[in-house]
Amino acid sequence: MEKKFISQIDFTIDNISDGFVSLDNDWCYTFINKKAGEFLGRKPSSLIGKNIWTEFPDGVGLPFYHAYYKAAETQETQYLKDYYEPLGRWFDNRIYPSKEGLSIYFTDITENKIAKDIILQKERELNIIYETLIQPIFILKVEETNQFKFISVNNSFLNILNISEKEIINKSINDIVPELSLSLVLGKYKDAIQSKKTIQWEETIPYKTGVKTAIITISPLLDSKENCTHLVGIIYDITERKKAEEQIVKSEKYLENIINNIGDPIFVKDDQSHLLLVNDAFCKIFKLEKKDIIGKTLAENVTPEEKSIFFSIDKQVISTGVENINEETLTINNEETKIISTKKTRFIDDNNNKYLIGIIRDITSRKQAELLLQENEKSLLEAQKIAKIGSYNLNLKTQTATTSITFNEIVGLDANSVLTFDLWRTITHPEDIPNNQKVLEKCIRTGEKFDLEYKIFTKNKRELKWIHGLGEVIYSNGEAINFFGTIQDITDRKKIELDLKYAKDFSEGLILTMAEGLAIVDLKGISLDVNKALCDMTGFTKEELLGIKAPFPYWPSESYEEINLAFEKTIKGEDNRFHFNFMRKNGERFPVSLCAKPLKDKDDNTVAFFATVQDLTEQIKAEHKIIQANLELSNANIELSALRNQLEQENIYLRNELDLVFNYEEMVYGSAEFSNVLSEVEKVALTSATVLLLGESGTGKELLARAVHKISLRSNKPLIKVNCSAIPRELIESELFGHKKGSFTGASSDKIGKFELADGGTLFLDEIGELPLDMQPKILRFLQEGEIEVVGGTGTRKLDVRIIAATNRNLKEAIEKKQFREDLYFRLNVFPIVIPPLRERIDDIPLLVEHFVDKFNKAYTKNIKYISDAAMAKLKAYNWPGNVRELENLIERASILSNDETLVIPGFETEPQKSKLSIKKTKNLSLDAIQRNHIVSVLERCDWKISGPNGASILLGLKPSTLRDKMSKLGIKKQ
Ligand SMILES: Nc1ncnc2c1ncn2[C@@H]1O[C@H](COP(=O)(O)OP(=O)(O)OP(=O)(O)O)[C@@H](O)[C@H]1O
Repeated sequence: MEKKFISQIDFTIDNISDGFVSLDNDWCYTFINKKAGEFLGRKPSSLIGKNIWTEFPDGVGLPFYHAYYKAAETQETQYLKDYYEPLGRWFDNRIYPSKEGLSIYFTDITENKIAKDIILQKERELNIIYETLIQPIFILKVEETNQFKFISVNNSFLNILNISEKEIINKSINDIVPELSLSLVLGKYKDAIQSKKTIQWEETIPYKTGVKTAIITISPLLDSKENCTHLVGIIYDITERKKAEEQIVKSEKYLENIINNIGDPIFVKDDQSHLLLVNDAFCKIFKLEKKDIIGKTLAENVTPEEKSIFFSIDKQVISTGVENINEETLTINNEETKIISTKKTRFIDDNNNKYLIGIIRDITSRKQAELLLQENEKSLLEAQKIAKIGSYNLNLKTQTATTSITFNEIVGLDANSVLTFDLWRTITHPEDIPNNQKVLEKCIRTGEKFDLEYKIFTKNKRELKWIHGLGEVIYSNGEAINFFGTIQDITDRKKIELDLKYAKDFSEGLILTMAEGLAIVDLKGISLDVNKALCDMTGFTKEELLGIKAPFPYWPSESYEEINLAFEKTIKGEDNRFHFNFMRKNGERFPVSLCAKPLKDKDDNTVAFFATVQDLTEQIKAEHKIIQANLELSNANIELSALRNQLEQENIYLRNELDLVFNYEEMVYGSAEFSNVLSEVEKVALTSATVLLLGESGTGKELLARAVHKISLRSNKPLIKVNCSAIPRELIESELFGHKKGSFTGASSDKIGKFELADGGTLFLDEIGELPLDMQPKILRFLQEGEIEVVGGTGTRKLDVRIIAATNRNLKEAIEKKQFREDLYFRLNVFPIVIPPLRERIDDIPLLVEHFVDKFNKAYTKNIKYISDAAMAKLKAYNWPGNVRELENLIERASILSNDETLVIPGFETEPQKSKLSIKKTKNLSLDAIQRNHIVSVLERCDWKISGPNGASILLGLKPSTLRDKMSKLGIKKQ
């Protein structure tokens, strides 16, 4: 062999995992590989050439020695598996002899050995189990030919199947298993082999004692390549268990059958409320499947409250054993809520296990019906209460009735009193008893229902109520037994009906008699109503104006915009009083004042407009006239004052006469003082301010009060005069403010006071200084608040009255003497007018004399024309404590006494009359006449020359054209 190969072999041997040594015939080492060195615990080089027995005298045990020698002697290969003490390990030795010596291989088999020993031990143990097991066990060898051969069975197998080992060991399954079962058995074996899993099946097996049902379990045994080499089979006899099971199934079925046939839902729970059993009825009412709830508590399916209720009851019954019947609700899976009555009882079995047995009754519909009934009853009662409908059921035999609460309330019965026929009669209004009786009898006779309205006096308060009664008779076997009826309190409705009628009549009357025009227009602009006044005003008939749509025929087209704007403002509540022109049927435009108001329904929605229309034609005409007259008068005044200046010397009365331009009826004056008074009067008259007239008695305060009223805007309303000093103290309040009937002894009827009479107009409180102190606050109150309190009345009344007060007393002194309230004085003293005494305005005297002479000439059919200068001078010089009244009285007396044309004034005629003053001369007091006379006299003086240097127009201070106008107006022609 080539050296190269030798070294390669050496290397290989050196590195193999087995130990290798070679010995020569002298038992000396010739080669030791690495592994052998490791096993022996020596360096290989240290052993080469050394004798094995000297080197390891103790280590090599007897079996080695024998084996080595045997190999050397016999030259045959020796095998030895032995334990090598020094290393504590097992070695498998293979000893090959040759001529040169021995080659020894040794493999460490310690691990294998241990494993094998364990297996052996296990096998022994298994064998014991195998043999001692009651269950028959068999082991089959799986042959390649798909044959299964019994290679081992245990004693039990032999015993039970009554077979000897000989009869079965090494026999094929085909020979043992009966034909019938063979294919099944083979199929199962194959399954086990393929799936490498244990397979079980049930089979009948002919035991020694007879045929038995058994479960056969087959487990595959796999080799290292996972191939199934053996099958281990165990046979379990389950005959008895089967029987027992069948018995249980049978009895359970029986029980189940019974339970399921019970209509009421039944359940059995364990002590933790888990459902163990439920019947079909249970599943049905809760719409549940048995399989979904068995073993569960139902807690997941119901509401938390319901859960806590049934849990606590379950617990209580389980622990106490006291039966429980409870009504509860169950809402399964959020579906319909069931109301159930559940009876729960406890059952304890032989093993002391506690169970809960429940029987349920579904009372949902009953409960619902009950609730419905309750609801109905409640709502019926409620409805009765709201509609004020009471009901009664009268037993015709006993003549007593059961009545509802509302009935008792309406009739005023207390809860304990029983309604009887007699009682009903005492309650019913006597007027209505006969008719009610008649209707009731007819109702009983004919079976007809009745429906009538009548009045009652309530039992408790004898309060009058209107009743609407409905009723019918209930018969049993043709006999009227009960009378059932309802009553409704319709008093409010009746009252409203009556009130409505009254209100309707009233408003119709009002509309008809209203002087102002009236139109009602809905939101669409349709005319809903007009009154006669509007028709008269516009000249259209009611038929022409009703139901038509705006613009209405009395709206002139030029006013459309303004009228629409007015309605808009009314809707917005910005304004409600407007002025524009309307048009009459004949096309004539006329000014109107329109006051519009929205008409609202009960919810405050505007549904229509209500407009009152006032024709201002006459008023405006009058205003124009006044303006015109004022204008003319002021022109005349200017002219006349010029004349007056010039002619002062000629006629001392002229100025006085000229002042008459401010004359008021029956009032004459000639003095500048009185003229001033009148201009004050004019200033204040048009306002509503309180006026206080101060002046001595007889100075003309009342006349002036009348003048104020007359030229005020209230002139078409009354002026009421109260003389405060003339009314007895105790009557003054009722005189002023009115009183209610019975408010004091003697007040036999209502009396309207002066204030109320003067509403809208003026109240003249003459002699206010004499007003009793206790009355003064009441007047003050009116002046402050504009309201009065009627004696014996309730509440106050607002009035629109202008006050003019007059007094001849010095009020300031009265205040100091505490006879007059200062606060009232301040309120009255808003616009004081002081009327000077006659002695301080002597310029009035001649005119007053003339005025009174004229008055009494008429009254006493006299023709007095003159008064002597001396008498006049005396009259002027007199101090006139009684003022104008005294003068008037004096002239009256004088007129009566005077028998010729000259006025003889007693006491004033001391000297014979030298010159006579012509009363007539100045008698014509008309402005035109005075102007006429004056202009004529100037014209005469100028020789009827109107214009130019010496013309009358210059003397008169007038333009020639104005003079001409005046002359033609006054009818002045050259004489
Ligand atoms: N300027 C006048 N022109 C015509 N008559 C007059 C004038 N002033 C007063 N009289 C007359 O004098 C009388 C007294 O006037 P009146 O009653 O108005 O005075 P008085 O101040 O109210 O008196 P008393 O304070 O006494 O009530 C009346 O008849 C009235 O007509």
